[in-house]
Amino acid sequence: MTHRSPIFVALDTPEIEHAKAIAAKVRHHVGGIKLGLEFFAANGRPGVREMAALGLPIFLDLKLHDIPNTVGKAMHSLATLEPAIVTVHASGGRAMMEDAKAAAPLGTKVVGVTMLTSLDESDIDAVGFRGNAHDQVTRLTELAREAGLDGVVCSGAEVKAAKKLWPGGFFVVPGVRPADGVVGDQKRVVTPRQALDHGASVLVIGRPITKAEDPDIAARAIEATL
Ligand SMILES: O=C(O)c1cc(=O)[nH]c(=O)n1[C@@H]1O[C@H](COP(=O)(O)O)[C@@H](O)[C@H]1O
Repeated sequence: MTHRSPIFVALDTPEIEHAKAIAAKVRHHVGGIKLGLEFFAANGRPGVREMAALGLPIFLDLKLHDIPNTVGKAMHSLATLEPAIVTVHASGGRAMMEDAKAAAPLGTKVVGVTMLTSLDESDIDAVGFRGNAHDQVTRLTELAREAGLDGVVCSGAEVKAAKKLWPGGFFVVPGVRPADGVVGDQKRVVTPRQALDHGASVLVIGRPITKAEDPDIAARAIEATL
């Protein structure tokens, strides 16, 4: 099979058996699985290894954000898991991103989270960032590129501008909802099709698949729109 789906399903649960059950249901309609803080806090490295044994690429979304030494050492400890993708917060700064990339295995893409898709303009203002979401994403995309990362995480509303700045970059887009989907805590939302059209390399999709009555049918339906 040459075609690999751009969808990484976000298995946001502390229950490893639940994560495995969903992964087993959707495995033919997704390109990989994303494990985040919720899963990692409960199941740690052994849990990641168990999920990797299912045979799909692993996106380890730990959004590292600390001083360069700490992030570099944390990445060094994660390296033996050989994830396909790992996240750090781009706002941790250039030196932090450089140390993260230096400590990652060669085959791992290190991507910088720019501006969480759960933030809108008023949240951005409240935390004291300069400019709007678009300004923030483009500035942090430049910084991630200069630091030698592989790409960034941003919403589908900014991915076109980010890709223009960095044509060779790898773009992860969460906050993706089918046209009739429940938005929940996400704020900067686009459809899977729009995200791909605007340049996403990977779509992160969680609840529209994992909370569906039948996750396999939901994943198939989304794939059919791509
Ligand atoms: O890094 C991420 O994956 C991420 C960045 C971001 O800005 N927004 C965002 O929602 N995510 C993750 O993407 C997933 C979205 O899940 P759903 O909203 O359920 O589709 C969650 O696992 C989030 O942790």
